Amino acid sequence: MTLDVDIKHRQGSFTLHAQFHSEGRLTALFGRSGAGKTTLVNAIGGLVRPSEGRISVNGRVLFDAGQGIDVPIHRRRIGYVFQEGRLFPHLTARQNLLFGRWFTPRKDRRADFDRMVALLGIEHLLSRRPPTLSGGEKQRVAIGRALLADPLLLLMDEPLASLDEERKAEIYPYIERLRDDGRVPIVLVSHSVPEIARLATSVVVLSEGRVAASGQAAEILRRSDLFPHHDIAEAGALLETRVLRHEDAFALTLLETRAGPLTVPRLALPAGCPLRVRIRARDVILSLEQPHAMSALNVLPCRITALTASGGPGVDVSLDCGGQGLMARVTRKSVEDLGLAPGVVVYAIVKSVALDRDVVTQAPRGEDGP
Ligand SMILES: Nc1ncnc2c1ncn2[C@@H]1O[C@H](COP(=O)(O)OP(=O)(O)OP(=O)(O)O)[C@@H](O)[C@H]1O
Repeated sequence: MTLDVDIKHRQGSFTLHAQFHSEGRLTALFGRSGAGKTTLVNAIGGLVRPSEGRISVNGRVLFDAGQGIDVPIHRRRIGYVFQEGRLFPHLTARQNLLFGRWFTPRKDRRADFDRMVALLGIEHLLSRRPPTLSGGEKQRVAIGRALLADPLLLLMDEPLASLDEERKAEIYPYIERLRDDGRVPIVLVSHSVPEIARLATSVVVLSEGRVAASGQAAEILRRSDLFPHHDIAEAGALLETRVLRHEDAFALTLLETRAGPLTVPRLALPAGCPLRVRIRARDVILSLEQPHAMSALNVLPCRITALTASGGPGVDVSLDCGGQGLMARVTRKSVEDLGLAPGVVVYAIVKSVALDRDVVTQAPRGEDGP
């Protein structure tokens, strides 16, 4: 899918001037509160009318101020999932799901009810009413309702924000399935770096109404300069990997990466399974010599490509490990003491336990390992 946005919109003292092109199956809109994410999503959905510009999805123009095109909301064929599900409380889950269909012309109805229900794992909920469902179950029904209207694009505005970590973890696999199913491209608003690292194929970073950066998830996530201060610790590299083999005696799994083998806690996945691993810059230690007699299992030889001062005591060290980018966050003092500079060969040390289920996730289809 392609999503092209180039719009200006003023509301009160705030101006949104967003310009980007995305080809991702799941494009995440990231930015701090008030950056303009909801305004942008509303403009794509037709709830907000920009003062200037153009929006098109797969070449289909939804809005073009210059040409006087402004496709009405119900003809845009865009699904919307809000933070709170907004289901009809007096209807059953099945009736809520079918409600989505009524607005789609008969000739455009392609989504298969049973298939969607199975994909979202909500078969057993169909006769229940929303007040009896958990937050996560409601959101799955809300996603199903949006998809059964056969949208050409699904907008999700922080759909998991009101859920606790456990409920979120329950829904991620369903969003991953939708993403990899590839039938409907998704635009997801998210505040959470781990969520983006898990789900996104592309990321657009908004800052004060402007696009600070946009591109492939891996490329954006290693740029700590793009993240608000409290999120910097989450910045790091996304590695495309594959399960190599298991070491059952130690409850460990070996992954194959371009940077070399990585050991992680045992995964219940078969050999060959493609994965994404996020290695946070704060979980990487650098050594000038190859360490031995040490408990950390992951030691990756690499070359420093750049040093970026991050303000305060920290410095981000960009590394090239056999063609795989990696990041380490060290102190300015370590940079001086160790003589770290571009071109210097170092060993990156990553503790296996830092690579837990939060950072080892299913790779989007198409990202097929190293
Ligand atoms: N109807 C409105 N009139 C005037 N200003 C508005 C209106 N709606 C939103 N704003 C302002 O526009 C800016 C962007 O708001 P928006 O809701 O798009 O941000 P956001 O990135 O989605 O924030 P959050 O993450 O908190 O939801 C904010 O400064 C907000 O106060």
